[in-house]
Parts: sequence; structure tokens; C-alpha cells
Amino acid sequence: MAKSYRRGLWPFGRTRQILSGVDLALHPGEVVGLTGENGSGKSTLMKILVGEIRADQGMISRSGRLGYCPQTPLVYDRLSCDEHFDLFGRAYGMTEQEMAASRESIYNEFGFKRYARTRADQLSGGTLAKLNLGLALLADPDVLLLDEPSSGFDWDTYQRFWVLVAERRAAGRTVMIISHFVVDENRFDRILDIQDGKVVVR
Ligand SMILES: Nc1ncnc2c1ncn2[C@@H]1O[C@H](COP(=O)(O)OP(=O)(O)OP(=O)(O)O)[C@@H](O)[C@H]1O
Repeated sequence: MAKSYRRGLWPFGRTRQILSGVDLALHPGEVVGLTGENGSGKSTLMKILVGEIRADQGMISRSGRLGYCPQTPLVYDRLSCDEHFDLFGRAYGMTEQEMAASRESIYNEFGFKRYARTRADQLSGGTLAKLNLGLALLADPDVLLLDEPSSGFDWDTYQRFWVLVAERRAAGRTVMIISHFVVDENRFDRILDIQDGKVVVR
């Protein structure tokens, strides 16, 4: 696939090619890392994979349920954590029982039940990151796409995050994570690097 962005107003703007000839496939039961220098196109690629933006050229085929954790949390300032889970659960078509069970397990896993009724605009950055990840996990997606999910996490949450990723892999789910940390390298089955608009295996 290929993607370029136009900068400036038409007809004076210039087009900048971000991705060119990207070809990748994600398989069940694997944890894939996506790296690349700042501005290389990692978030752009992930946004294309989830359908948030369109590629200029190419074809994407998806199967199963997708969960997406964007780099900047997409939340509603005035809704509480509970209300977010409720809203997303309905959008996913989950029953009340399924949604409540999943929500409680996410609260327990990441230890933020005490903020269940706190509005998003009153959460700390780390708790907001937990909510962002929790919303992506809510419907137990087959494919989980995470754009730098752990940047606001404390050490304990960071460890729990990787346990959860390992559990998903064991359950045959796919996880793709944008990460800058070389220290995480051994946690991935494959690491893909974006270089000059293309995906290369590291
Ligand atoms: N909507 C947009 N319009 C114009 N240019 C954009 C747009 N979104 C991203 N870009 C540009 O495309 C390039 C790739 O951006 P992207 O966010 O995909 O990079 P990234 O690899 O995720 O970066 P980082 O590591 O800093 O998060 C950057 O130069 C960015 O400025």
C-alpha cells in the first residue's frame, strides 16, 4: 500500500510520500513490533490498518474483530470510565453481562476500579492510558493494534501489560505494538521497521 499527505492548501501545497510499497500480513498467535524513527509513518500505517484513514493505493483485507489503542486517547472528556465502557460495549454489540464481565476484568487487571466514576478529563495521564487500552481490549479482539500503549504506565502496570500480551498470544490472538523501546525486543515474535516508506524485517 502507499500513502502520501498534502501539506498546505491546494493548489499550492506539496505532497509528501510517507508509505510506498508497504506489504505486510499479521497472523494468529503472534506479537509483532512496529518500529521506525519519529515521523517514519508507524501511526499512519496503523490508522490505515484499522480503517481510520485510507491508503492512496493498495488493498487491505481484515478478518475477525479489531481492537485499536490510538497514540492519543480518543475519549469523551465528560464521560466516566464506566460510561466509556458502556458506550464502547454497545457499539461492539456486547450484551450487558459480557460488557460488565470484561470491564471488571480490565479494572482488576490494571487496578483502576476506583476511577470507575471519574470523568476522563479528571484522570491522570497513566490512568487515561489504562482506559485507552481497556477500551481496545473490551470486546476481546482477534487483532489488537496498539500505538505506543505503555508510555504512561508505571512499572507494575508495564509488567502486567506484557503478561496480558503473552496471554493473548497463547490464546491465538494477534497483537501489533508500535514501540520505541529496544529493551522490549525479546518480547516480540517479529519486529518490523519502517524505513524510507517500506516495511523491512529487523
Ligand atoms: N494528517 C496529516 N497531514 C499531513 N501530514 C501528516 C498527517 N499525519 C501525519 N503526517 C506526517 O506524516 C509523517 C508520518 O507521521 P506518523 O504519525 O505516521 O509517524 P510516526 O512514525 O508514528 O511518528 P512518531 O514516532 O513521532 O509517533 C510525519 O512527517 C507527519 O508529520
